[in-house]
Amino acid sequence: MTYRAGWIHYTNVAPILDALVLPPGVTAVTGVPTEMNAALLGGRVDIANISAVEFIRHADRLEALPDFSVAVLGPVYSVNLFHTVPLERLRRVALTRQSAMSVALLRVLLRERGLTPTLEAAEGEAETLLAQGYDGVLRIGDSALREWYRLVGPLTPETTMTALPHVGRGVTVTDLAEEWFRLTGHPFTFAVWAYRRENPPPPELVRAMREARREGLGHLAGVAARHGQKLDLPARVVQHYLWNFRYHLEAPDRLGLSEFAALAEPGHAPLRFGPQPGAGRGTLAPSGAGP
Ligand SMILES: C=C(O[C@@H]1C=C(C(=O)O)C=C[C@H]1O)C(=O)O
Repeated sequence: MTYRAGWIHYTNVAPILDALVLPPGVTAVTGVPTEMNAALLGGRVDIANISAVEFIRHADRLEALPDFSVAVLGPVYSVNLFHTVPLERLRRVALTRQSAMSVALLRVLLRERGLTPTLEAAEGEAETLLAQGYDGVLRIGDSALREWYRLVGPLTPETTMTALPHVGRGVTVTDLAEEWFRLTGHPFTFAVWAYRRENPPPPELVRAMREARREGLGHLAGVAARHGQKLDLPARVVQHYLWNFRYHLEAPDRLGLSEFAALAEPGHAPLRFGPQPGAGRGTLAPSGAGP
């Protein structure tokens, strides 16, 4: 029987997916986070890298691979609230329909500050929506990275991504993962690789994913150069963007995930993860996810 994968193929997953060779019997489709969340929950795919909040909301029936994540400690650069007034004065915020995770994170961050702007779904470029009367716009993924860089770039040969300002052309860019770090001191886990508990992925697929991730992270400059061309961004911007991610769902990433789960979905079912690679074969480093 065919095992169906659904991949959110934003640039941030390129170090895992670009080199992936699907084993026989596995097929894959791609889409934006909200599409893949729905595809997994609706039974149209069997495994997907989904918004972590959907994994939390459906923890009673989903399980996640123990060593795969899209997480970050500090700024992420691609989950951005673009705004023209200070956060305290936000009245009307446009949300993206592509993402469940960033919307849930924004709700938590606003609540922690006691802020209650109106939140509405609206698509389009941040600067266009800001010109149309929104005072905040939440965007994610490749387009959010490009819009941020367009506002605050370019890099000079002497500067690094971390030295770029957060304000350009009258627009402030608040990086939600950085805000999360300020609030908790923990990483933020955006995505996990989840499947319905009774239908785990074939071991050959998980092995191929680990192999592909080793390959991608081992040749990050090449991945960054390719995607820089696609995104029309300098390769070193994309390289910094990519090496900043945490792809192994390590203990700090799980801590951030549990903390978020407690804040965003109190009363959720316990989060479940599949067995660690190599579990049961020896006694060394039981919590290590391997390279
Ligand atoms: C950080 C990002 O990660 C993605 C964000 C997701 C979401 O917001 O639901 C889902 C998958 C992640 O790969 C991003 O694309 O900007």
